[in-house]
Amino acid sequence: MPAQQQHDQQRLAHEAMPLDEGGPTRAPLAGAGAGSQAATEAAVQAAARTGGVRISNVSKSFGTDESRTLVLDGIDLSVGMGEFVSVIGPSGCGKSTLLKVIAGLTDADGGEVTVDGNPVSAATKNKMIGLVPQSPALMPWRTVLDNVTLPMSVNRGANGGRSMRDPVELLESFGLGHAIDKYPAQLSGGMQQRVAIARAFVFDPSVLLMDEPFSALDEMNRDQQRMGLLDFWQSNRKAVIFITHSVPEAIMLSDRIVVMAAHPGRIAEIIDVDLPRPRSVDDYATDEFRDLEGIVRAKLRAVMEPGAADAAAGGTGETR
Ligand SMILES: Nc1ncnc2c1ncn2[C@@H]1O[C@H](COP(=O)(O)OP(=O)(O)OP(=O)(O)O)[C@@H](O)[C@H]1O
Repeated sequence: MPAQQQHDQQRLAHEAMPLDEGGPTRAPLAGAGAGSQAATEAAVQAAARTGGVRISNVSKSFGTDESRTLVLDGIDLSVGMGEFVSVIGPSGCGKSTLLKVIAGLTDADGGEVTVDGNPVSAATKNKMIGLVPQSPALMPWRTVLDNVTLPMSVNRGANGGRSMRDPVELLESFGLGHAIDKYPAQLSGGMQQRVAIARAFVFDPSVLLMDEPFSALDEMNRDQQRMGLLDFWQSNRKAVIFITHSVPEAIMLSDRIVVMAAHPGRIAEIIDVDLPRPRSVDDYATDEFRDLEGIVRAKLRAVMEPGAADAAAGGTGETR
């Protein structure tokens, strides 16, 4: 195999490498074969219950037998189909580790993760999970189009029969139609990150995992990218789990915000973002947005400085 192709395959190994070669393990539909209306209805309801991402009692520790550190402790979270959930919390609370467990890049010590009812091993094998890392990780010697089509060539025939997106159309949707023949070094940081997001959509995944994708960008660029993502997601609703350190970003994008506490990492609060959609940059200035900012910041202060909760949240320590 030519060296470049080998390198590409290694870089994308996580996309290609199922943890379990056991084949698709989609739960059988209730009543399949019975042919009755009731059985069909039961199947539809069962599918609805298992859709999206389900994280049940997940724990993870690092270290040796002599000295282990518990990093995730009993994480329970469901993210429905088409729901946008952000995860925010102090540095080191385990946000990236949680994303890696969901993506099948690291094994949990205990608990279970399913994607549309499938265990992670089957979900990764069938390309049901799209991952956008913190840095775009583009191949500098490949054009924008070749970077986006790379998962297709590396994983040819390994998508469990899922439909694939037209890469040129995808790039056009992200405002990159003019850049398909350019190389990553010829693009701004924001454009590079958009290429990485477009690449994650190639297999039309059920769930999109995003680990601080805009953190390296300046504030203006960052705002532009997050509104672009929001526009695209509005018409391509996926279950999204989005890690961020920015409270306004979490509010602008999300249906719910998960606030994590550290040592060990656990879910401290889940806050509903009941702002209407579609959203725009004008929303930053509304009273509702600012109220939510206050609530999320108070909860963050509470998990970072236990004891400050009551003062920060007006005496109750409550969020909503
Ligand atoms: N492979 C590993 N081996 C040992 N410890 C690890 C490993 N990966 C993560 N950790 C530890 O697990 C803890 C959680 O790390 P993680 O990167 O998930 O946190 P985070 O919340 O994403 O942090 P940040 O916000 O700074 O990115 C940290 O203490 C980290 O040092």
